[in-house]
Amino acid sequence: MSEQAPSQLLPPLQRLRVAVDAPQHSGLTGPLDYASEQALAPGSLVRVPLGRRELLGVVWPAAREDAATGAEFPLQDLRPVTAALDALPPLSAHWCSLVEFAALYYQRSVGELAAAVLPPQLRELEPKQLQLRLKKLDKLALPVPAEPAARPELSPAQAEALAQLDELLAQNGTQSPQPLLLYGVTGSGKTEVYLRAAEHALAAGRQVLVLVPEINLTPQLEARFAERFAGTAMVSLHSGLTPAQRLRNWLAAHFGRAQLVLGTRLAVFASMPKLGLIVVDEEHDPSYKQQDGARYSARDLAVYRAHLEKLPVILGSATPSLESWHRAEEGRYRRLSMPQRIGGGALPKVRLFDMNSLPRNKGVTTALSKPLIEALRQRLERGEQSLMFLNRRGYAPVLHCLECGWKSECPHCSAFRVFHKLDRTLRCHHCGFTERVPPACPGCGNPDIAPLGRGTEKLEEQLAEALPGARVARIDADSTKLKGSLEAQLGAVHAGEVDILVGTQMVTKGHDFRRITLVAAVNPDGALFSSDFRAPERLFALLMQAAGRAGRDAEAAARSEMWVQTWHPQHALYQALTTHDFERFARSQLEERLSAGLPPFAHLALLRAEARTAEAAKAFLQAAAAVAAELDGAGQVLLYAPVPMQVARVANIERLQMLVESESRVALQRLLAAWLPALGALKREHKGLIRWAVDVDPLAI
Ligand SMILES: Nc1ncnc2c1ncn2[C@@H]1O[C@H](COP(=O)(O)OP(=O)(O)OP(=O)(O)O)[C@@H](O)[C@H]1O
Ligand SMILES: [Zn+2]
Repeated sequence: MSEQAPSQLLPPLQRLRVAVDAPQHSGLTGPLDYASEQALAPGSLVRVPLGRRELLGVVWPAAREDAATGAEFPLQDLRPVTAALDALPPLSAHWCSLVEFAALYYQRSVGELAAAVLPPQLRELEPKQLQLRLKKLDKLALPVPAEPAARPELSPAQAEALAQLDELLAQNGTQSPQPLLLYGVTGSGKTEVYLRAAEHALAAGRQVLVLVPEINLTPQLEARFAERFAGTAMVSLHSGLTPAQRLRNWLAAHFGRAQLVLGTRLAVFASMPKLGLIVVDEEHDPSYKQQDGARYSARDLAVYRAHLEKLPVILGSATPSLESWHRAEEGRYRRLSMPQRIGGGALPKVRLFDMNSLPRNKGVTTALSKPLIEALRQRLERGEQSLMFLNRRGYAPVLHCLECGWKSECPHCSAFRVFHKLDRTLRCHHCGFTERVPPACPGCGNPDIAPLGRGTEKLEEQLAEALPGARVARIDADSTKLKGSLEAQLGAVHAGEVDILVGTQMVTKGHDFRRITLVAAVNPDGALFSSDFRAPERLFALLMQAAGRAGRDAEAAARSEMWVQTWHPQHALYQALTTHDFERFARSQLEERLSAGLPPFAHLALLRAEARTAEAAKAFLQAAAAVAAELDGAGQVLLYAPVPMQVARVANIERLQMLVESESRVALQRLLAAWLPALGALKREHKGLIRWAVDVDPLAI
């Protein structure tokens, strides 16, 4: 609704609400009012002045009636919109609703979130520059219609999953369908279901959004989509693109020219006017959670978006998150099971190797047990591949002095610096601080300083020693720094140029290796005793995924094995692993969560504080707790005492956190909404505090 402008000869002014990225501490959270001579539809992109700057903003739909409205400035006092980017069609009402929901839920301002999820270049472009970009987009060649790619005949389970999906696709837009949880063991052909589902949605003239945890880790998946949809306009959206590529791809989706968008978590906010289907691959993967700024869960937002736009969403995994599993148990999600591998091959036989049975020499056990070496040798002789999984890069996690006990601590963090033998450095994996390895112990001058423990570099070296002639390769964050090197290294594995692959969790995710018949987890015990209640869930998923890389070729499945070297072979987690029994594991974890009052039976948020001293951070959190206690009159929310984070100090900053818990999501949300605005003011009283942040539904505790 527009008010009448004072009688002038100019066109009447209109009042516009514009979502703009106002800094949080200014206390401005909702959209701001501006004046415009031009009537602009909600969702239109504009440039507006804020203070001395000019920013990108989105014309926001009218406020809901219940939203608090502050005193309104008279129209003639409002600052005018500087420019409208009217070459772009407005963002949809659905898009605005999604952003508004996410902002409310994750406790950010609408303008901040909108700015954060739009392509960065859009923020900088003048309308003229934008028009040039759009012209280029016009010239973008449409893919040549290709011969339909060869498709395999579906397995009965795949056909059943697809039939259920078709039923939902047929109702597109009429009612919100139940989310589908595609629970299929590794190698059951989930990707083929995504491909067919996408085909069907595209055939109905709709756009398809496929979310993946980390595009760069699974070039194979992108290749499979590209191959199948050779005649379809497909774009990717992820943070590895250049700003220009990201804008171009985003625009292609926004104009409906890209029919298929394959992207990482940020793509959940892609503007897709004809969206008809969302796929979330490996829905349990922690990388769907954004870890800074607006800490949203793309998986959860995908479910919300599908609900909002009344379209089907498929959440796929061999090891669903316990949240999703629980919802399926409750009947809120529809579960589709694919319990068999394609071709009927068995899952690898899991062997727990008891490390206690190894002879100890001087308290140091050999890293690789003899039977494991033997199993590796067998694979070598048969020309099969093995994968050694160790989630720790570098040569050794610590360097120490046998004389005085000196250890390679990071001077800036509460962590050890990792010894990297290849370039003889000590590197902190938290702050990046790197130094040459000292020639002698900095503590006592003893020249004998020795590595303690083992990382992937050392494992690679030990394997080469134990199995001369074997072609050993290593894939981890260090070996894949150069662009294209991961693809090249994976290519070598697929081509059979590698006998033994050593790697971190990078190699366990989603790869369709055809020749691996042995996977070994060398030292996974660490996570068993973590203080984070999600550690067992993550470890189990990781080991199941790792096991899933073996025996993917039905012919070799019977002789494929997963070895776990452990000091705790009786642990319930490993026992469930030996039978590939995700359901049993999930049941026991959910029982524990229920009795401990943890998610999904309770709702959590974390308030984090960072300061030069632990005292300053703690004082802030305690003061914040006092405010919260006052706000939460009904006592529905539980506040825990502030505790240091797992790595308490990083780059000389002390980090503490305080857990906030409630059985009621609504009560927690209500408290956060009232509490956080007060924290801005509180921060000003706590001079030592560097920053604070809230994480709703935190993943790592
Ligand atoms: N119906 C089918 N007929 C023949 N081969 C198939 C069929 N469906 C899938 N495949 C093949 O089976 C292999 C495993 O499928 P896919 O990679 O989709 O499994 P997945 O369930 O996604 O596994 P993971 O969870 O381990 O990623 C692939 O090589 C794929 O090409
Ligand atoms: Zn450090």
